[in-house]
Formats: sequence, C-alpha cells, structure tokens
Amino acid sequence: MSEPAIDLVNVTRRFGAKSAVDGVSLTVQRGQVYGLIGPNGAGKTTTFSMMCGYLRPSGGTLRVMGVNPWVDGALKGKLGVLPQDAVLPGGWKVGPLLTYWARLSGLDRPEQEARGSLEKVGLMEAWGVDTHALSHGMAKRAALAQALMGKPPLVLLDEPTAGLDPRIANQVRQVIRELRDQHTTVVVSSHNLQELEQLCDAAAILDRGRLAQAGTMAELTSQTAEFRVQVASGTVIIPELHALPGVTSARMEGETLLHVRFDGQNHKPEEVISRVVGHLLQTGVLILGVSRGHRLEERVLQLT
Ligand SMILES: Nc1ncnc2c1ncn2[C@@H]1O[C@H](COP(=O)(O)OP(=O)(O)OP(=O)(O)O)[C@@H](O)[C@H]1O
Repeated sequence: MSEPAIDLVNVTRRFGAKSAVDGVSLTVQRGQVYGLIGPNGAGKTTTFSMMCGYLRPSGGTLRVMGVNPWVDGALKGKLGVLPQDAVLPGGWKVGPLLTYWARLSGLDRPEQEARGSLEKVGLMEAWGVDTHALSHGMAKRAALAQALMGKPPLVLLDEPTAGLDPRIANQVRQVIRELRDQHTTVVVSSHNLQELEQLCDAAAILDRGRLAQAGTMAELTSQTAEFRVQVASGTVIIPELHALPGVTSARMEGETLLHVRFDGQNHKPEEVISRVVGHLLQTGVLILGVSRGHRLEERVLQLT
C-alpha cells in the first residue's frame, strides 16, 4: 500500500506554556476526504498549519505526501491550501492575480490554470474585478480557486464554507465532491457537522488540543445499542415499552421521536426493534421510520 497522504504520530505544538496540539496521532489515507472537527480552540488550525509546513511541531513526527512539510519546496506542486482567513492582496484584479500565482508556482500555462480554476469554483465573472471589491463569499472562492490551481494531489481547506450563503456553500461542497471523484486527498475543517458527515470518508475529533476520536465516518457515527422511531400519529405508552424484553429505556424526544436503548449484549438489535415496532403498531401508533446510530453532531457533543 502507498504511504498515507498525511501521518501524524504523537504530534505536539506548544506556544509558550500553552499546548495548542497535544500528542495527536492520525492518518489520512490517499484519496480520502478527511474532516477535522472540534470546538473553537480545539487545535484544528494549528494542526492544519503544521500539515502545510507553516508551523513546525514541538514534538512528534509528521509526514505529508511522504515528506517533512516544513522542508523548503518539499511539497511544491503537491499541496493546495485554503487558509482559514485567506486575505487576497489589494491592488490586483482577480484573474491577473491568480495568473501571477500560477506563474510563481511554476505551472505550465498560468492563465489557462487561473481560468480553469475560477471556472471550477463558479467565479469566472470575477476575472476582471479588483480584489478589494469582492464580497466575502467571492473572496473565499477566489482563494479556493488559488488552492486548486495545478490540480495538487492534496488540498487542505480550513473552514471553506464558513460565512457563505447556502447556495454558494453548496457549490463549494460540490467542488469537494469533484475533488474526491478525481482521487484528490482533501482535509477539511468545518463547524458544520452535517456537512462533514455528508462529505467525509473519515474524520478526527479534537478537543483542547487532544484527539478525542479518529476513524471512518461509519465508526464515528457507529451503531450502538439504541435506535429512534419517527412517530407519525398515535400515543406511545412508554411504560409498556419498558416492559418489553431487552428494552432498558424508552423516552420521547419532542412530540414525534421515540428514543429506545436496549441491552445489546444479550439481545439482537433486529429482535428488539421488531418487538418495539410490533408493539407500537398493535397499540395504534403509525410509524414514519426507524434509524440506528448516532449523528455526528451527537458523537461530537459526547466527546468534547
Ligand atoms: N500563535 C499562537 N500563539 C499563542 N496561542 C495560540 C496561537 N495559535 C493558536 N493558539 C492557541 O492554541 C489553541 C488552538 O487554537 P487553534 O486556532 O488551532 O484552534 P481551532 O480549533 O482552529 O479554533 P477555531 O475553531 O476557533 O478556529 C487556542 O487556545 C489558541 O488560543
């Protein structure tokens, strides 16, 4: 198997006495879309900055595309980065600025690269616009276009949809899906957990600089000994559910969502679910759906 795109082993980064990242180990496989999740101050941007080579770890080992990212030029042509607060320099029009950057990066056909990249993010109309005249959403997409020029095999996106309106955010998510289809490795941080759940193959949850959990999205949202029943109509009689074999707790979340926990050691999920659903139907309750597993948001709230 080829070397992972990114490999952190026990990585620490201190700022004075403060450990912004503290003993974090995680692996991003090539071709994965990988999420970095965590509350404010969890260490996501610091981790990103180390992956890009902007910051050196204080301890541990870090390899990105098989090299030490902070070695000058080691990641040339291999990495595209959208920093969290990307600021475009003033005094430029967008198209010529991107063309200039493409030339600086040594790309063969700089203007073509700039046009192709702006097109990809749906921003061709900004070609001749002054950078200072761009809206927040346009500036973010122009910075994203810069990250995509030259089709680097690894793209790091720090909060790519923060502050964007829903339509533009959706467009950016589409760009990320296209990157995945082209087998580009993407690391993306976001506070929008629903978005990460949809986009990512795997993720790491950070909390106060430490790794709370890392794994595939299926592992993070793993199916535990609980399920939910979406109730369409009828009255759920909770004490009767408690009396069913295997059920350890049952409660309503709001008017229409029944949450059931069961003894997963001694009872098969399909048996308990069938028993509960059967009982509900017998008592005149109509059901819209049954779901198992945590949503990512619940998992993050549990862990952080
Ligand atoms: N240059 C720095 N000097 C001192 N402390 C820093 C520096 N950069 C980050 N920190 C601290 O390290 C911790 C992690 O910060 P970081 O920006 O990596 O978190 P984050 O997860 O990206 O947060 P957010 O979601 O708010 O962007 C914070 O407590 C922050 O104050």
